[in-house]
Amino acid sequence: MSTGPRTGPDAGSLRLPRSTAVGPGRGRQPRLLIDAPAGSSQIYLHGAHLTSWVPRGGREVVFTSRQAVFDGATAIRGGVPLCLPWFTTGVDGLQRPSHGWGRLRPWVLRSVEQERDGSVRVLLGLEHDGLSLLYVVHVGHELELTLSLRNTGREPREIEAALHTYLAVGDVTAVEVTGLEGATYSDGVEGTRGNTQVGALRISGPTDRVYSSQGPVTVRDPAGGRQILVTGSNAPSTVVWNPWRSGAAAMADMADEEFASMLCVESAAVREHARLLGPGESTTLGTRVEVLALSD
Ligand SMILES: O=P(O)(O)OC[C@H]1O[C@@H](O)[C@H](O)[C@@H](O)[C@@H]1O
Repeated sequence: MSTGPRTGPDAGSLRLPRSTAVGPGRGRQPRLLIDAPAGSSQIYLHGAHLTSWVPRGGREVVFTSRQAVFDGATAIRGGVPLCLPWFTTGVDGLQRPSHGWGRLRPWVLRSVEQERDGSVRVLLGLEHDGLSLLYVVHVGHELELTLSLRNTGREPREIEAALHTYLAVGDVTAVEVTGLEGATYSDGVEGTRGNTQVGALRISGPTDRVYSSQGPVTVRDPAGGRQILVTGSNAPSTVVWNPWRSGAAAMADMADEEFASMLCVESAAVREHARLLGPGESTTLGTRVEVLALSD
């Protein structure tokens, strides 16, 4: 064990396992590096933003754009942005910035522990705008993310949240997404609501759907030679998003052709599944990501 550097405005010094280190990452932004027996990962304190996860013996599971901006102010394009306390422009359509402030603020690293099975458990925290947030990142052969939100204000709050996971895929046009069959969804591209998913979902153009389902969702990726399983926990919504070439071309922080190597599958509680939190009340939202062989 070694004593780590200061990791946030009020975190003081932390004891870090030898398999982890805090230091400057891209853009010299503070970053926790994990290289543990069960898996490796990178987490930026800006937004508590995980940008990489590689289960031991495997390949990168998380997409982060090579044009992502690491300036401590801009939301990082890729990884797992934490969208809260609203999603896109919120239930009323009036909220700014897009996806809330969770991904834009400096989080505090509270603890880092290596577990007996070689995985690492990271706890990050943030107090802001009448909310107390805790985020547990469990990095191992599987990736488990759990967000807890508590209303510390005096008024009830309506909260939306999403774990906006960008999955790395070999070829999104060949991907088959299953587990959402029969679920109702709103389609942000078509501008429709009350649709029902029939059969597997294939990505053949811009895709922006909010499903009433928490999965498990399987992304079968023949070009990547694997399947990725995403299972929500207390997550009544699943968002599936791909901007396609046209959408990526409109983003300064994503290369045009990168749309083909990513797919967002987001465990969420949004829109009609937003949560009303009374003063002092808490809620949680989680996701688990696993990699399976194509034949499983
Ligand atoms: O560009 P941003 O703010 O990171 O959002 C990306 C996308 O995130 C998705 O989750 C939303 O469903 C899309 O509507 C949105 O365009």
